Amino acid sequence: MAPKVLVSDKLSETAVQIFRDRGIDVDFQPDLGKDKDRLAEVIGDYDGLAIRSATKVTEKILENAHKLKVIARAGIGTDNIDKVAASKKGVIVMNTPFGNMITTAEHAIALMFAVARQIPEASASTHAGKWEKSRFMGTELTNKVLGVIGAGNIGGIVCDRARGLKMKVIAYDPFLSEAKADKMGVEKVELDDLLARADFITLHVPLTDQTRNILSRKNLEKTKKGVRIINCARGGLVDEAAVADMLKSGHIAGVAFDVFEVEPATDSPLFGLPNVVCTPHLGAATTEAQENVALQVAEQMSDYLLTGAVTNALNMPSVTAEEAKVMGPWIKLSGHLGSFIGQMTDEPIKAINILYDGAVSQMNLPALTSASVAGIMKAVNPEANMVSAPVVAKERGIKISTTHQDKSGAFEGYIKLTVVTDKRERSIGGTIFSDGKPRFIQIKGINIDAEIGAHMLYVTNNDQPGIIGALGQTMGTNDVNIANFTLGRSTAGGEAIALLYVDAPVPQKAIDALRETGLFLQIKPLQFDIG
Ligand SMILES: NC(=O)c1ccc[n+]([C@@H]2O[C@H](COP(=O)([O-])OP(=O)(O)OC[C@H]3O[C@@H](n4cnc5c(N)ncnc54)[C@H](O)[C@@H]3O)[C@@H](O)[C@H]2O)c1
Ligand SMILES: O=C(O)[C@H](O)COP(=O)(O)O
Repeated sequence: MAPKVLVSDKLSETAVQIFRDRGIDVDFQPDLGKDKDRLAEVIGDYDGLAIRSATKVTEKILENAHKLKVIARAGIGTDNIDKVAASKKGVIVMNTPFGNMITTAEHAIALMFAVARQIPEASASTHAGKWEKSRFMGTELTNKVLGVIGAGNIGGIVCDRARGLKMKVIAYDPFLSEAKADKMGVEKVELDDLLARADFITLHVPLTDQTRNILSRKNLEKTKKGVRIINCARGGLVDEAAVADMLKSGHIAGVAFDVFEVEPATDSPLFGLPNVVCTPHLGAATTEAQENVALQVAEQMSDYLLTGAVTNALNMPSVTAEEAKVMGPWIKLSGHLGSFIGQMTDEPIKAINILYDGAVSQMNLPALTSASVAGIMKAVNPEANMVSAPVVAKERGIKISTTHQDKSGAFEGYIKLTVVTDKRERSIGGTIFSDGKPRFIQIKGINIDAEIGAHMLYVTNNDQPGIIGALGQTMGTNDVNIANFTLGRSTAGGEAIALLYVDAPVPQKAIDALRETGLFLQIKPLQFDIG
């Protein structure tokens, strides 16, 4: 059946056409996102949800999203999506980080000009038939200091355009390197320095716990008298009430805001004050940007739902369609290795280490690691997947580390997964044979060659004669049909293991009968999702 996608915000119909062309069943309901109760009622029917900023994807909505695999934001900011809840539920969250960046940077520059020359008020006054030439005295941008808070994609373009306007650009961004700042021709500064020196301040950070209220009353008081502030990023970054007070006192000369603490903003302490330029979250509102984000969102979602390719996900490593094809068997193997360990381990896991050797070490390792962790976590939560498992593992304080080397010798590549608990360390290795099928090749350091089946039985015993016969006979008398039987023993002597690939789940009576022989140290029936 074709995957089903809901578009619950005003997206260009280009997206709808792309979904249809790609064979996706699409419901275009651009006003549904505003009705959270209705959205919660219908979300259970969909594999994908395409949104802009009007749809709020809350934990409550996600509770009903039983089939949902992907939420894609046609735009940049994802603060309207509960990403932790989505990740825990295994839902990928994507955005389109480049589609509207130029348009938004241009809007910030437009707002900077507007507030420097009071263009909206001058225009309204002229429309009203007044000719107030002396009322609207402006300020020049050339040689003024522009303080950019957040020099990422949009902030970077703003820096570039402002340098073209002959402004002196200083930037505060803890993640901006000196080398990058030099390349951009901007001076990297601390926030207090920016506040003290800037004639204009423009914000280009996401809204997070760290950036919320970054322009607090206290920080606004550190700004230069006559400062002008532009916010094209997110409401909540600036204390609007403090700005209103400081506009009235004359400390702030003007502000230009595209975004507000509460949206839609129908009321604000800033409304009606002189030299306050407001636009209704229009940063991304150009034909070009809306075409870009609609096209990207539809392609990204279709790719994921149809091929497993992951692009621009915020909660999962990217996987291209080509990688998804080449890595498919290795992703399956990673899941099986994890599943083996998960089923064998009933005490809390402290650490997971994954060794990638040979050809596989050149692949997209974060994706493979997520698949192994998902395999482990499925033992406790069958809903765990590559998105949710790393989040849950982190929450449980499990340390995940990976190493890679290129000396696999007999195999083209192999993966060894080791898990550490308080009691023991457990490891399993696997590879992909030339037939494209995953195999277990090492358990506890003992070499084996086990085909992986949906139903298996793992036993260990002291290495002594008569065990294989007893195992085969017990299975036979309990109607267990063995498809494949693999043995291995420690070269140092002592322990031996057997992995049986059987036609159906091993019945309890067979396990009880094996126990009664007293020959086996460990007896563990296993299930694998061989899909
Ligand atoms: N008004 C609009 O319509 C509109 C359109 C697009 C984007 N946006 C907003 O603009 C924001 C920025 O978009 P972008 O594409 O440039 O994002 P980006 O991720 O490319 O850049 C954000 C920058 O902020 C920096 N940063 C993060 N935390 C910081 C902190 N505590 N202090 C200082 N810098 C910090 C990051 O290092 C990064 O360089 C988005 O998150 C979105 O909220 C608004
Ligand atoms: O983060 C973004 O991309 C912008 O805020 C645009 O939001 P919009 O798609 O709702 O216009």
